[in-house]
Amino acid sequence: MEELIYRAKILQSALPYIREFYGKVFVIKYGGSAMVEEGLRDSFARDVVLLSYVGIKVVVVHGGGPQISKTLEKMGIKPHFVGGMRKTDQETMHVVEMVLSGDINKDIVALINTHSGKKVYAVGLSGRDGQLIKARKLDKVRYFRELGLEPPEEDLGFVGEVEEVNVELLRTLLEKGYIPVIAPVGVGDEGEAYNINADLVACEVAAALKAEKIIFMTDTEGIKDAEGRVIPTLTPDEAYRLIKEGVIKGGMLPKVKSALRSLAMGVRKVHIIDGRVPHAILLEVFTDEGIGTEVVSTLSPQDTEPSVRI
Ligand SMILES: Nc1ncnc2c1ncn2[C@@H]1O[C@H](COP(=O)(O)OP(=O)(O)O)[C@@H](O)[C@H]1O
Ligand SMILES: CC(=O)N[C@@H](CCC(=O)OP(=O)(O)O)C(=O)O
Repeated sequence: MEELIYRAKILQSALPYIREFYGKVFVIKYGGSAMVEEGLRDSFARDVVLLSYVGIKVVVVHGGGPQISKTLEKMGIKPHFVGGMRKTDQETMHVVEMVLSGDINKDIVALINTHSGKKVYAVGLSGRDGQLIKARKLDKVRYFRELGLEPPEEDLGFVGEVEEVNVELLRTLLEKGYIPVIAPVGVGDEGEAYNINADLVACEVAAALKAEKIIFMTDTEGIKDAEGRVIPTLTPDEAYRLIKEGVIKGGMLPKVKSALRSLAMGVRKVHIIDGRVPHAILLEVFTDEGIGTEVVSTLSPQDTEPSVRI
Protein backbone atom coordinates (compact mmCIF):
# COMPACT_ATOMS: atom_id res chain seq x y z
CA MET A 1 0.00 0.00 0.00
CA GLU A 2 2.80 2.46 0.98
CA GLU A 3 4.41 1.85 -2.40
CA LEU A 4 1.14 2.63 -4.19
CA ILE A 5 0.65 5.86 -2.23
CA TYR A 6 4.22 6.86 -3.06
CA ARG A 7 3.51 6.30 -6.74
CA ALA A 8 0.32 8.37 -6.50
CA LYS A 9 2.31 11.20 -4.88
CA ILE A 10 4.85 11.15 -7.70
CA LEU A 11 2.06 11.42 -10.25
CA GLN A 12 0.46 14.24 -8.29
CA SER A 13 3.77 16.15 -8.12
CA ALA A 14 3.55 16.61 -11.90
CA LEU A 15 0.25 18.51 -11.67
CA PRO A 16 1.70 22.07 -11.28
CA TYR A 17 3.87 21.53 -14.37
CA ILE A 18 1.07 20.01 -16.42
CA ARG A 19 -1.17 22.97 -15.51
CA GLU A 20 1.52 25.45 -16.46
CA PHE A 21 2.49 23.82 -19.75
CA TYR A 22 -0.89 22.60 -21.04
CA GLY A 23 -1.23 23.68 -24.71
CA LYS A 24 2.27 25.20 -24.78
CA VAL A 25 4.82 24.28 -27.45
CA PHE A 26 8.03 22.45 -26.58
CA VAL A 27 10.65 21.98 -29.27
CA ILE A 28 12.92 19.03 -28.57
CA LYS A 29 16.18 18.91 -30.49
CA TYR A 30 17.15 15.24 -30.52
CA GLY A 31 20.87 15.14 -31.33
CA GLY A 32 22.42 12.30 -33.28
CA SER A 33 24.91 11.85 -30.43
CA ALA A 34 22.04 11.10 -28.04
CA MET A 35 20.56 8.34 -30.24
CA VAL A 36 23.15 5.92 -28.98
CA GLU A 37 21.29 2.92 -27.76
CA GLU A 38 17.97 1.22 -28.44
CA GLY A 39 16.72 1.37 -24.84
CA LEU A 40 17.37 5.10 -24.68
CA ARG A 41 15.70 5.72 -28.02
CA ASP A 42 12.68 3.84 -26.74
CA SER A 43 12.51 5.86 -23.51
CA PHE A 44 12.84 9.07 -25.57
CA ALA A 45 9.83 8.04 -27.69
CA ARG A 46 7.76 7.15 -24.61
CA ASP A 47 8.57 10.49 -22.98
CA VAL A 48 7.53 12.41 -26.09
CA VAL A 49 4.22 10.51 -26.17
CA LEU A 50 3.66 11.16 -22.46
CA LEU A 51 4.20 14.92 -22.92
CA SER A 52 1.68 14.90 -25.77
CA TYR A 53 -0.96 13.05 -23.75
CA VAL A 54 -0.72 15.61 -20.92
CA GLY A 55 -1.48 18.40 -23.41
CA ILE A 56 2.00 19.67 -24.30
CA LYS A 57 2.45 20.36 -28.02
CA VAL A 58 5.72 18.67 -28.91
CA VAL A 59 7.80 19.27 -32.03
CA VAL A 60 10.87 17.07 -32.52
CA VAL A 61 13.78 18.33 -34.62
CA HIS A 62 16.39 15.62 -35.02
CA GLY A 63 20.04 15.57 -35.98
CA GLY A 64 22.14 12.65 -37.09
CA GLY A 65 25.67 13.99 -37.45
CA PRO A 66 27.48 10.84 -36.27
CA GLN A 67 25.24 8.64 -38.45
CA ILE A 68 25.97 10.78 -41.55
CA SER A 69 29.71 10.61 -40.80
CA LYS A 70 29.53 6.81 -40.49
CA THR A 71 27.85 6.44 -43.88
CA LEU A 72 30.31 8.85 -45.51
CA GLU A 73 33.26 6.93 -44.06
CA LYS A 74 31.85 3.66 -45.42
CA MET A 75 31.84 5.33 -48.84
CA GLY A 76 35.44 6.43 -48.38
CA ILE A 77 34.58 10.11 -47.83
CA LYS A 78 36.28 11.78 -44.88
CA PRO A 79 33.88 14.05 -42.90
CA HIS A 80 35.15 17.58 -42.38
CA PHE A 81 33.72 20.11 -39.88
CA VAL A 82 34.39 23.81 -39.52
CA GLY A 83 33.11 25.36 -36.27
CA GLY A 84 30.55 22.58 -35.83
CA MET A 85 29.33 22.80 -39.47
CA ARG A 86 29.88 19.94 -41.91
CA LYS A 87 31.45 21.01 -45.18
CA THR A 88 28.90 19.72 -47.68
CA ASP A 89 29.62 19.13 -51.37
CA GLN A 90 27.02 17.71 -53.79
CA GLU A 91 27.83 14.07 -52.99
CA THR A 92 27.81 14.70 -49.24
CA MET A 93 24.48 16.52 -49.58
CA HIS A 94 23.01 13.44 -51.20
CA VAL A 95 24.16 11.29 -48.27
CA VAL A 96 22.94 13.85 -45.71
CA GLU A 97 19.45 13.83 -47.21
CA MET A 98 19.39 10.05 -47.47
CA VAL A 99 20.43 9.53 -43.84
CA LEU A 100 18.39 12.35 -42.27
CA SER A 101 15.15 12.41 -44.29
CA GLY A 102 15.30 8.75 -45.26
CA ASP A 103 16.60 6.67 -42.36
CA ILE A 104 16.59 8.63 -39.13
CA ASN A 105 13.37 10.57 -39.63
CA LYS A 106 11.39 7.44 -40.45
CA ASP A 107 12.94 5.50 -37.54
CA ILE A 108 11.94 8.17 -35.02
CA VAL A 109 8.42 8.41 -36.42
CA ALA A 110 8.03 4.64 -36.30
CA LEU A 111 9.29 4.46 -32.72
CA ILE A 112 7.01 7.23 -31.45
CA ASN A 113 4.06 5.64 -33.21
CA THR A 114 4.75 2.28 -31.55
CA HIS A 115 3.92 3.94 -28.25
CA SER A 116 1.37 6.46 -29.40
CA GLY A 117 -1.94 4.68 -28.88
CA LYS A 118 -4.90 5.91 -30.90
CA LYS A 119 -4.87 9.67 -30.31
CA VAL A 120 -1.36 10.92 -30.94
CA TYR A 121 0.69 10.29 -34.07
CA ALA A 122 4.09 11.43 -35.17
CA VAL A 123 4.36 12.86 -38.69
CA GLY A 124 7.76 12.90 -40.38
CA LEU A 125 8.72 15.94 -42.43
CA SER A 126 11.82 17.32 -44.03
CA GLY A 127 12.20 20.96 -44.96
CA ARG A 128 11.02 20.02 -48.45
CA ASP A 129 7.57 18.87 -47.31
CA GLY A 130 5.09 21.73 -47.66
CA GLN A 131 8.11 24.04 -48.06
CA LEU A 132 8.48 23.64 -44.29
CA ILE A 133 12.00 25.09 -44.20
CA LYS A 134 12.91 27.60 -46.91
CA ALA A 135 16.67 27.91 -46.88
CA ARG A 136 19.62 29.75 -48.40
CA LYS A 137 23.36 29.31 -48.29
CA LEU A 138 24.75 30.02 -44.83
CA ASP A 139 26.16 33.51 -44.49
CA LYS A 140 29.35 32.20 -42.88
CA VAL A 141 30.83 35.64 -42.27
CA ARG A 142 27.81 36.76 -40.23
CA TYR A 143 27.45 33.37 -38.52
CA PHE A 144 31.03 33.21 -37.23
CA ARG A 145 31.29 36.95 -36.45
CA GLU A 146 28.13 36.74 -34.32
CA LEU A 147 29.88 34.05 -32.30
CA GLY A 148 32.89 36.35 -31.92
CA LEU A 149 35.00 34.09 -34.17
CA GLU A 150 36.93 34.72 -37.37
CA PRO A 151 35.04 33.28 -40.38
CA PRO A 152 36.88 30.45 -42.18
CA GLU A 153 38.34 31.04 -45.63
CA GLU A 154 37.00 27.81 -47.11
CA ASP A 155 33.64 27.51 -48.81
CA LEU A 156 31.21 25.26 -46.88
CA GLY A 157 29.23 24.25 -49.98
CA PHE A 158 25.59 23.34 -49.42
CA VAL A 159 25.50 24.31 -45.73
CA GLY A 160 22.34 26.34 -45.29
CA GLU A 161 20.50 28.61 -42.92
CA VAL A 162 16.76 28.97 -42.37
CA GLU A 163 15.08 31.72 -44.36
CA GLU A 164 11.48 30.97 -43.40
CA VAL A 165 9.50 28.31 -41.53
CA ASN A 166 6.03 27.31 -42.75
CA VAL A 167 4.52 27.89 -39.36
CA GLU A 168 0.94 27.35 -40.58
CA LEU A 169 1.74 23.76 -41.48
CA LEU A 170 3.19 23.12 -38.02
CA ARG A 171 0.26 24.83 -36.25
CA THR A 172 -2.24 22.80 -38.25
CA LEU A 173 -0.54 19.55 -37.27
CA LEU A 174 -0.20 20.57 -33.62
CA GLU A 175 -3.84 21.69 -33.39
CA LYS A 176 -4.93 18.25 -34.61
CA GLY A 177 -2.73 16.55 -32.03
CA TYR A 178 0.09 15.35 -34.31
CA ILE A 179 3.77 15.38 -33.31
CA PRO A 180 5.84 16.87 -36.15
CA VAL A 181 9.25 15.18 -36.48
CA ILE A 182 11.53 17.37 -38.59
CA ALA A 183 14.69 16.45 -40.53
CA PRO A 184 16.98 19.49 -40.90
CA VAL A 185 17.15 19.60 -44.69
CA GLY A 186 16.06 22.92 -46.16
CA VAL A 187 14.94 23.79 -49.68
CA GLY A 188 16.27 26.71 -51.73
CA ASP A 189 14.58 28.89 -54.38
CA GLU A 190 15.53 26.49 -57.18
CA GLY A 191 14.47 23.38 -55.27
CA GLU A 192 18.05 22.66 -54.24
CA ALA A 193 18.65 20.98 -50.85
CA TYR A 194 20.63 22.59 -48.03
CA ASN A 195 22.23 20.84 -45.10
CA ILE A 196 21.27 22.88 -42.04
CA ASN A 197 22.64 22.15 -38.61
CA ALA A 198 19.71 20.72 -36.62
CA ASP A 199 20.33 23.12 -33.71
CA LEU A 200 19.69 26.07 -36.02
CA VAL A 201 16.49 24.50 -37.35
CA ALA A 202 15.22 23.79 -33.82
CA CYS A 203 15.87 27.41 -32.89
CA GLU A 204 14.00 28.88 -35.87
CA VAL A 205 11.08 26.48 -35.43
CA ALA A 206 10.81 27.36 -31.73
CA ALA A 207 10.94 31.08 -32.48
CA ALA A 208 8.33 30.83 -35.26
CA LEU A 209 5.94 28.92 -32.98
CA LYS A 210 6.60 31.21 -29.98
CA ALA A 211 7.50 28.12 -28.02
CA GLU A 212 7.65 27.93 -24.25
CA LYS A 213 10.75 25.76 -24.22
CA ILE A 214 13.48 24.36 -26.36
CA ILE A 215 15.39 21.35 -25.07
CA PHE A 216 18.64 20.29 -26.72
CA MET A 217 19.30 16.60 -26.00
CA THR A 218 22.93 15.76 -26.56
CA ASP A 219 25.72 13.50 -25.31
CA THR A 220 27.20 15.57 -22.51
CA GLU A 221 25.89 16.40 -19.02
CA GLY A 222 25.56 20.05 -20.01
CA ILE A 223 27.82 22.91 -21.07
CA LYS A 224 31.12 22.60 -19.26
CA ASP A 225 33.63 25.19 -18.07
CA ALA A 226 37.40 25.03 -18.54
CA GLU A 227 37.68 22.63 -15.57
CA GLY A 228 35.08 20.29 -17.03
CA ARG A 229 32.36 21.21 -14.52
CA VAL A 230 28.78 21.52 -15.77
CA ILE A 231 27.55 25.13 -15.74
CA PRO A 232 23.98 25.04 -14.33
CA THR A 233 23.03 28.52 -15.62
CA LEU A 234 24.80 30.13 -18.55
CA THR A 235 24.47 33.85 -19.37
CA PRO A 236 25.25 35.38 -22.80
CA ASP A 237 28.35 37.17 -21.47
CA GLU A 238 29.79 33.97 -20.05
CA ALA A 239 28.92 32.07 -23.25
CA TYR A 240 30.82 34.55 -25.44
CA ARG A 241 33.78 34.49 -23.04
CA LEU A 242 33.94 30.68 -23.12
CA ILE A 243 33.69 30.66 -26.93
CA LYS A 244 36.55 33.18 -27.15
CA GLU A 245 38.67 31.07 -24.80
CA GLY A 246 37.97 27.97 -26.90
CA VAL A 247 36.17 26.16 -24.05
CA ILE A 248 32.89 26.07 -25.97
CA LYS A 249 33.76 24.65 -29.38
CA GLY A 250 32.85 22.16 -32.13
CA GLY A 251 29.30 20.81 -31.95
CA MET A 252 28.53 23.00 -28.94
CA LEU A 253 28.93 26.19 -30.99
CA PRO A 254 25.73 25.90 -33.06
CA LYS A 255 23.87 24.81 -29.91
CA VAL A 256 24.93 27.85 -27.89
CA LYS A 257 24.32 30.15 -30.85
CA SER A 258 20.83 28.69 -31.28
CA ALA A 259 20.14 28.86 -27.55
CA LEU A 260 20.98 32.56 -27.38
CA ARG A 261 19.06 33.37 -30.56
CA SER A 262 15.98 31.44 -29.34
CA LEU A 263 15.91 33.55 -26.18
CA ALA A 264 16.37 36.77 -28.14
CA MET A 265 13.43 35.71 -30.39
CA GLY A 266 11.12 35.20 -27.41
CA VAL A 267 11.42 31.51 -26.51
CA ARG A 268 10.99 31.47 -22.72
CA LYS A 269 13.29 28.64 -21.59
CA VAL A 270 16.32 26.92 -23.12
CA HIS A 271 17.93 23.78 -21.72
CA ILE A 272 20.83 21.63 -22.82
CA ILE A 273 20.52 18.16 -21.30
CA ASP A 274 22.18 14.77 -21.39
CA GLY A 275 20.24 12.47 -23.69
CA ARG A 276 22.20 9.47 -22.37
CA VAL A 277 20.25 9.67 -19.10
CA PRO A 278 17.02 7.65 -19.28
CA HIS A 279 13.94 9.92 -19.16
CA ALA A 280 16.12 13.04 -19.28
CA ILE A 281 13.19 15.02 -20.74
CA LEU A 282 10.88 14.15 -17.84
CA LEU A 283 13.56 15.08 -15.31
CA GLU A 284 13.91 18.45 -16.97
CA VAL A 285 10.22 19.19 -17.42
CA PHE A 286 8.67 17.79 -14.23
CA THR A 287 11.20 18.77 -11.55
CA ASP A 288 12.19 22.17 -10.17
CA GLU A 289 15.84 21.24 -10.07
CA GLY A 290 15.98 20.35 -13.78
CA ILE A 291 19.18 18.87 -15.20
CA GLY A 292 22.02 20.04 -17.43
CA THR A 293 22.52 23.67 -18.36
CA GLU A 294 19.84 26.33 -18.59
CA VAL A 295 20.82 29.16 -20.91
CA VAL A 296 19.30 32.46 -19.79
CA SER A 297 18.99 35.86 -21.44
CA THR A 298 19.68 39.23 -19.94
CA LEU A 299 16.07 40.22 -20.58
CA SER A 300 13.68 39.92 -17.65
CA PRO A 301 10.57 37.76 -18.23
CA GLN A 302 8.41 40.94 -18.31
CA ASP A 303 10.35 42.15 -21.34
CA THR A 304 9.51 39.11 -23.44
CA GLU A 305 6.19 38.18 -24.99
CA PRO A 306 4.36 35.23 -23.42
CA SER A 307 4.60 31.91 -25.21
CA VAL A 308 1.54 30.81 -27.18
CA ARG A 309 -0.93 28.05 -26.31
CA ILE A 310 -2.23 25.93 -29.20
N1 LIG B 1 32.15 23.51 -23.34
C1 LIG B 1 31.60 22.35 -23.76
N2 LIG B 1 30.80 21.65 -22.93
C2 LIG B 1 30.25 20.47 -23.32
N3 LIG B 1 30.44 19.93 -24.55
C3 LIG B 1 31.21 20.59 -25.44
C4 LIG B 1 31.82 21.84 -25.08
N4 LIG B 1 32.54 22.26 -26.16
C5 LIG B 1 32.41 21.35 -27.11
N5 LIG B 1 31.61 20.33 -26.71
C6 LIG B 1 31.29 19.16 -27.53
O1 LIG B 1 29.98 19.29 -28.07
C7 LIG B 1 29.48 17.97 -28.24
C8 LIG B 1 27.97 18.00 -28.50
O2 LIG B 1 27.74 18.45 -29.82
P1 LIG B 1 27.41 17.42 -31.00
O3 LIG B 1 28.41 16.33 -31.00
O4 LIG B 1 27.23 18.21 -32.24
O5 LIG B 1 26.06 16.80 -30.48
P2 LIG B 1 24.60 16.66 -31.11
O6 LIG B 1 24.65 15.49 -32.02
O7 LIG B 1 23.75 16.43 -29.91
O8 LIG B 1 24.26 17.96 -31.81
C9 LIG B 1 29.90 17.29 -26.97
O9 LIG B 1 29.92 15.88 -27.08
C10 LIG B 1 31.30 17.85 -26.74
O10 LIG B 1 32.28 17.02 -27.34
C1 LIG C 1 25.62 21.80 -41.52
C2 LIG C 1 25.66 20.66 -40.56
O1 LIG C 1 26.58 20.54 -39.79
N1 LIG C 1 24.63 19.80 -40.60
C3 LIG C 1 24.54 18.64 -39.77
C4 LIG C 1 23.09 18.12 -39.81
C5 LIG C 1 22.83 17.04 -38.81
C6 LIG C 1 22.97 17.53 -37.39
O2 LIG C 1 22.90 18.70 -37.08
O3 LIG C 1 23.15 16.52 -36.49
P1 LIG C 1 23.50 16.61 -34.94
O4 LIG C 1 22.41 17.40 -34.30
O5 LIG C 1 23.52 15.19 -34.52
O6 LIG C 1 24.83 17.30 -34.79
C7 LIG C 1 25.51 17.53 -40.25
O7 LIG C 1 25.71 17.38 -41.45
O8 LIG C 1 26.02 16.79 -39.38
